[in-house]
Amino acid sequence: MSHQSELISTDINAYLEQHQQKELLRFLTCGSVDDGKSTLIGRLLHDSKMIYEDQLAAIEKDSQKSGTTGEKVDLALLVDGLAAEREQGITIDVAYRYFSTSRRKFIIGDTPGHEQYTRNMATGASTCDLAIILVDARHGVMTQTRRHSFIAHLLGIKHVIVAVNKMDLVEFSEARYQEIKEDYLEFSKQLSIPDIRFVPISALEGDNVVTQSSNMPWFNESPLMELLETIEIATDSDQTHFRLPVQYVNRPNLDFRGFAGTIAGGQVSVGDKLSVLPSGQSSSVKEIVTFDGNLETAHVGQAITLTLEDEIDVSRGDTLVKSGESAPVIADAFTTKLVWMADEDMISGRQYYFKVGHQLVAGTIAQVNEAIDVNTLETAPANTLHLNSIANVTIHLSKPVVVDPYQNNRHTGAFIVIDRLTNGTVAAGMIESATEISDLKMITEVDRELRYHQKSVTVVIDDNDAAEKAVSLEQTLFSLGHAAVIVRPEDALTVCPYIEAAGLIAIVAGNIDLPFGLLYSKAVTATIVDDLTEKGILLPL
Ligand SMILES: Nc1nc2c(ncn2[C@@H]2O[C@H](COP(=O)(O)OP(=O)(O)OP(=O)(O)O)[C@@H](O)[C@H]2O)c(=O)[nH]1
Repeated sequence: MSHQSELISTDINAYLEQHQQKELLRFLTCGSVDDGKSTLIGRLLHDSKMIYEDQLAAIEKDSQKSGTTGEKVDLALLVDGLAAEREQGITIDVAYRYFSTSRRKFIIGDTPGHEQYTRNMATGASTCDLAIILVDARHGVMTQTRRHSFIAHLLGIKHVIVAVNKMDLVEFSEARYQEIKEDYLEFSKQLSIPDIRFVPISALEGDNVVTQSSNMPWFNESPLMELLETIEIATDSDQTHFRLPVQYVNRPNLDFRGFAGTIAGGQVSVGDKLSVLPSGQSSSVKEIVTFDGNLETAHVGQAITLTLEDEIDVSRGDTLVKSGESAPVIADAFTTKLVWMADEDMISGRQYYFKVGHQLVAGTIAQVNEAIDVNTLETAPANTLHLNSIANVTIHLSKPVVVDPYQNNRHTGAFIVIDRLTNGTVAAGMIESATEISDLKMITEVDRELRYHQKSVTVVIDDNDAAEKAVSLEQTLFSLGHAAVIVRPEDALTVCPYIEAAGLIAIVAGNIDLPFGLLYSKAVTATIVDDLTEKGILLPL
């Protein structure tokens, strides 16, 4: 290899130790066909010196034969490695590449730009921290740019770098770059991606990829590689709520019984009191065993085996959480976002398997609430889902599972749908909110009334656990785009007319210990809140 570090030849152990400690960034490159993803990845590998010398010699030779770059070495040939693909001249699956610099290690997912490959992008994006969205400077923001940004956002990617490529073909024009930047910012307002950066590049020539470009002196922000090396990702995963989905129970002999898995959230220390879900039994941590020896504390992302002080029942698919911390949801019905990935259409009511972490249960997609047009982000009613459709759906499972909303935890809030006959993955889903099947009928009715008859609705809940149900109902309605206010029965007569007049749903919950007219809904707009508070109807939470 054209060595990337002096240490490799002088002290290999020191190099490996240093390499081990580096933070890992997983990122995805996406864009329309021919935007230059493969060339960019080739450039990153080349400039970070992750190419074998003989490989380089081979692509120099190939560039003359099948390259698309004339005299220059076609770096895309490094990435478009498959022979069939080379003949066709397109990338046909998600390809993963590895490289590192002195500051970080990287895994790149290269997803194809073709429309029908949305599912591949969804597969690639689910484990990524960051997405590079390539835009051809000549064409600007395209349908694919919007689609990929939406999917990246849907899958919980918090960092997006918009790389405006082929700047050499627009004479390195600052005005063109600014125009694309403004277009993108205008479109992305609807997505609320927390961190968006822009960089004008030429992947082919290397401008602003690793080093600052002298062709674009007007751009004095960080080049692409510097962004990749420095964007802060350590706090992206759930650091606070401990989750260990148990992958298997390790019992090599009678004296050892450990629960193995990868920590999906928070951290755990020896002595911590844990609960096993869904059973609710508890014990405390005796040892944290890893491949490299025992630990006092382990963090999110680490693969560990825990032993407990007490002999309690734990099996594959259970989740260990810290007692007293905010617990995940245990439920058998959910509203979720779903990306349909199969060639065959989805059939409502048909039995599929749902795999949530290590939990596998049968269930159905009971209803499509609305389909989302990824190009315009508009929603519309739908009865089925086709390849690459994205929708908000309601699922019913045959038994309760332990989950978190995807927004809180990308590991414990995601699931896949499996065809029972072919065993193929047909969809990937992100959980929005959970409930019980018995409550869903009522939610469906409320949703229908509001959506199709545009009527205000008052829902009355009069169970023993009315408070919990009211909150869960409010959250489910919120995920369907409705705003609700929870009300005590004694306030209902005075308060409900105002709530209905404001176009909100009143949830009257019996047996509920709430202050007068407690406001619960995240979807209630500020003006309505002010208005109702002024009238003394709401106490904002
Ligand atoms: N002039 C110029 N050409 C570029 C640049 N980046 C890529 N290209 C060319 O654009 C064409 C497409 O580049 P690729 O890297 O294969 O594009 P891709 O996005 O990976 O395409 P698919 O694999 O089909 O999805 C090739 O001919 C590249 O040489 C650039 O910055 N400037």
